[in-house]
Amino acid sequence: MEVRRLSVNQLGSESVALMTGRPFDQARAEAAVRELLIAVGEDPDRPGLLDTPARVARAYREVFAGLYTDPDDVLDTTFDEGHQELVLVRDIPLYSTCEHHLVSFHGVAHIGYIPGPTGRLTGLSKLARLVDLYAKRPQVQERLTSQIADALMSKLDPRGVIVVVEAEHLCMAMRGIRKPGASTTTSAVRGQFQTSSASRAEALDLILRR
Ligand SMILES: Nc1nc2c(ncn2[C@@H]2O[C@H](COP(=O)(O)OP(=O)(O)OP(=O)(O)O)[C@@H](O)[C@H]2O)c(=O)[nH]1
Ligand SMILES: [Zn+2]
Repeated sequence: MEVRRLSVNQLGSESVALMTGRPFDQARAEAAVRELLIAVGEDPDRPGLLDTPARVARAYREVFAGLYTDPDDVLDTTFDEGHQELVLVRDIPLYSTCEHHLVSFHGVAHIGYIPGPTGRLTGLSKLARLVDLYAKRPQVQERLTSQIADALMSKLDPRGVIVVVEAEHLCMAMRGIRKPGASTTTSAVRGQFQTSSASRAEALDLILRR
């Protein structure tokens, strides 16, 4: 079995955001949170809130860590196993952030792919890492779903990819329309899952089986 490992990506202090080339700015984030507390009518100097700007800034860094991670680095481990049939990982938990309200949406992702002619596989954990990478960005659920599918298509060159995301949006539950429990399902199908209704039905049956 051939294992290719090109590089290991860790979010380090030198990391810069892929889209802007800027590192995380802790001081700026702290100042912004302090301003927000003032704007909503709070006193940021009361004891309970004194450490909050620093804490929230650190939490934002963690929640948006995917802005600093290259998907190519996540999918750098591949195996030429010759496996030609469906590989499916179900119920990968995800926490993401709705880019409209900056509150959480959370749920599960299911990822299936049919390897290409060489049977190139990636590690199962890499599928979950890929979900994390794209989830830890300001997102909309549809884009999150497509980005996972497109990254797998371009890196593994498989016959097909199917990604299904089921999530609850807190922006719909705790505010606005206030419909807790409403669940949103999005899918992205590529390659054989797009062209063959039998392949798609088989995968969806396995994905949605409870
Ligand atoms: N398609 C899609 N819509 C989303 C997602 N996350 C949040 N939204 C929606 O984004 C929309 C933003 O609508 P706006 O009218 O600009 O914002 P708003 O006044 O806060 O809207 P309400 O949430 O309806 O109160 C809302 O309908 C949200 O439900 C997502 O992942 N995908
Ligand atoms: Zn929202």
